[in-house]
Amino acid sequence: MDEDIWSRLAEYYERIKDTPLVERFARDPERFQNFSITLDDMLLDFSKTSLDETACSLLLELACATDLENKRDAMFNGEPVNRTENRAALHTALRNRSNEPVFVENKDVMPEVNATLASMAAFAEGVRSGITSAHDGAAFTDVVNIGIGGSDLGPAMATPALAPYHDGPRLHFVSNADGAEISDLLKQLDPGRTLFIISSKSFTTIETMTNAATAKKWMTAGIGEKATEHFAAVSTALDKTTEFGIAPDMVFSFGDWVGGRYSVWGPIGLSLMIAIGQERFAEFLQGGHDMDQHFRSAPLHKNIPVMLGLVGIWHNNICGYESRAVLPYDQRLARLPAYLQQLDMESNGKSVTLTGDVITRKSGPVVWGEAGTNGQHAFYQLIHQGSQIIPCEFLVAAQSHEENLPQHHRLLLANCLAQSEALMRGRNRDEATERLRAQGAAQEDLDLAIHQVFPGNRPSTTLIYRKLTPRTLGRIIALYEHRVFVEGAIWGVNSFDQWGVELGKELAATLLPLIGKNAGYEDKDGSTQGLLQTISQLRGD
Ligand SMILES: O=P(O)(O)OC[C@H]1O[C@](O)(CO)[C@@H](O)[C@@H]1O
Repeated sequence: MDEDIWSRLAEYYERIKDTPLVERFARDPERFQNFSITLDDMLLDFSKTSLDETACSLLLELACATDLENKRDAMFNGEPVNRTENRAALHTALRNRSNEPVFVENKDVMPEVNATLASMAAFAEGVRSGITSAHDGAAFTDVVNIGIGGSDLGPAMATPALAPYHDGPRLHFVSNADGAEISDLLKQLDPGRTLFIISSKSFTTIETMTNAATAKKWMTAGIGEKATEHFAAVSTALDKTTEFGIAPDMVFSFGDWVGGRYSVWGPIGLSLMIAIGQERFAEFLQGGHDMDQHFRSAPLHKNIPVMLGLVGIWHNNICGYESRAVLPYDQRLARLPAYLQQLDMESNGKSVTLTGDVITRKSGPVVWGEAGTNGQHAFYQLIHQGSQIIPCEFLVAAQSHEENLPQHHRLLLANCLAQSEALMRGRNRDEATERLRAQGAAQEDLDLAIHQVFPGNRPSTTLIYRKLTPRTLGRIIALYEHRVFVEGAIWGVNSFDQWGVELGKELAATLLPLIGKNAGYEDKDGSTQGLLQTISQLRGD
């Protein structure tokens, strides 16, 4: 049955694809109202895409045929939707502000969630007030989160996003195996005033463990035997945190039903909570919960994550656009594209369905982006005039936090709206020629007009929110989580595993002992052998 809907979508697209977006607006004065959805002070506008009523109906039919609503309910109800790892995916329980019971294998997880949140809050507020202090009783001035992927990107993205609320100690993030990152940071820090949070669900991730060992050595050199008093951990592997020397009351745990890239809502968000305080963190959770309730209860055609997911399916599978750009006109969301790359590409970058069948169509697209307006002066050339079409996803706040700089925010808003307008309407050759003439160009220079043509008819969505508060950020992140879920459910993939990261990790382990050696790698391919030899020569090993 789904195949039939996919075919009807493809056929329908062939019929409508040449209708310019501007013409759609001319035909339907209510197009903006008809193709936008509001949730309180947030609005998703998808009217600047080629979706029309028929396309939306077909996509909604597809969502129903692929059992989207039952899959959604199964996730919220704690069923083992992550079937390849036989686990639930219950990040929504971490932000379940209704406190209604959520069962995993017949056990309500909410008491555990609330207890963990309370112990995080006690610790975070202790660090903020100085009650939880350094070895000599002084307050910590700097907190370093060491983690990678989902144990880094959430708080590393959210902390600058919520900078106006940051009134706790300074926060730093170390993730890369490259010693340059930790080395450059440690030079700025005083071990006597620094707290490390080692964030690793598994507590085996090589990058994190290597950075943690370096931090411990540095701390021991700085303050001696009390070094481990300056370490906390966030992990599910309590035996390993103990082995590292971290006291059990400095360890914050969570269930294996929270996936790494969905974990900012719980203890992985501890560094964020230290930065903004427990009350603001609770508002952030409330924002996530707001979006959960909307996702669970709004009719599909008025459901922001559902419609954003269907826009994604339309662009990827029907229009054939292979990437999408996330363009926050919000400097504090500069790390959002990186965050969404993991969320989206680790979740839906799959080629096999949950039932083990090879997917016959494209799954997760390439996700990339940059904060506006910087992107305008870098890659927007290609977005406007390049030979491939890249759906753009703009995000912008109506109000800024910089009330003393209103001219900046007006400029930012004007630029954001100008880009989606330019992408849609473009400029034809006649218009370009007229423009040159109006600028006083000589007749022989009018040929330049061809370079100033913009094809237009390029799709974009815009997410507008009142202001980037903790609650709004929570809504934005949960929106994207559910969008990824919607797309994954339609493709039939497991959006909660990540087997694709394993092979590289395994091979790195086999290569590690070969670095700096001149032999012993005869079983490797020619390129890898050649590279190992060159490394040896260049290092002088
Ligand atoms: O928290 P851990 O176990 O250190 O894992 C970190 C990251 O590594 C991955 O497993 C693979 O990149 C991610 O899914 C995860 O967020």
